[in-house]
Amino acid sequence: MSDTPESPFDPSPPHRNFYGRRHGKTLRQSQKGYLSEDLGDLRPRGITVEDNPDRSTVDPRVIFGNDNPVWLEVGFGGGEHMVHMAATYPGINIIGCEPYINGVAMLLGKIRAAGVSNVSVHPGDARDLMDVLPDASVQRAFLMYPDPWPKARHHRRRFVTPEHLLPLARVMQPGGIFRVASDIPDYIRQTREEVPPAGFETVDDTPVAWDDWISTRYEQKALREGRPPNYVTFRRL
Ligand SMILES: C[S@@+](CC[C@H](N)C(=O)[O-])C[C@H]1O[C@@H](n2cnc3c(N)ncnc32)[C@H](O)[C@@H]1O
Repeated sequence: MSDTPESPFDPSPPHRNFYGRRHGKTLRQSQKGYLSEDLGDLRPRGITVEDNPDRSTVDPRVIFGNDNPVWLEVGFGGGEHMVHMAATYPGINIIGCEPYINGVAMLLGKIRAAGVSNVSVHPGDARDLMDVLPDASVQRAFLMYPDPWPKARHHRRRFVTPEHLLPLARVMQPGGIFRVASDIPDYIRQTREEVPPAGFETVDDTPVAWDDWISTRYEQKALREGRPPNYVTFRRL
């Protein structure tokens, strides 16, 4: 398969603004194989507008074939954290969203290596997934090193804005946990300001990582470059 935008595995064409990258450097042959052989089975149906123009609700029990708790990772990057969580907690289901197809290919390689089966992969925008998930269907959500959008005029593109947080609050169960990690102080500032009014209370806000944490590629880069992270935990009210 090709990794050009015409590829059948390309994330859905944007029907809303997405400012990040969808493609990076040419995929390795092995990664093309993961996309062509594995993504079809791991990709949930009915998430994209093309797949589900009426935007009917998609039941996670149908996606996973069981009613285990559902966790959501937004922007899984290379997939380290998502696969680590799936392997650490085999009794949960985790859906990851990532529009960057090179990251999706990396995740699929890790899924193969770890042999985890409690995963589902939406190769696109988390907003498209949240649109169709039922109310109160997600027990935990993870936002790890989100795109920082450092310029003030771009802060509204950040995930920690009502455009993203209100749909997230709708799909989260009362008492559900939302974790955010970032090395960007101004991103943490905006997180502290914007998440609680969307329907969450702060549980923890610390430079000490969670007990079950695995460092991601972006965290490794931040640490190498001398930017210590913050780990913020919220609970859905
Ligand atoms: C800075 S990277 C961090 C990746 C990974 N979480 C890590 O810690 O290594 C942020 C990722 O979020 C993804 N992203 C940005 N907006 C998104 C959205 N609306 N839905 C899903 N993923 C998104 C980007 O494509 C990018 O891969």
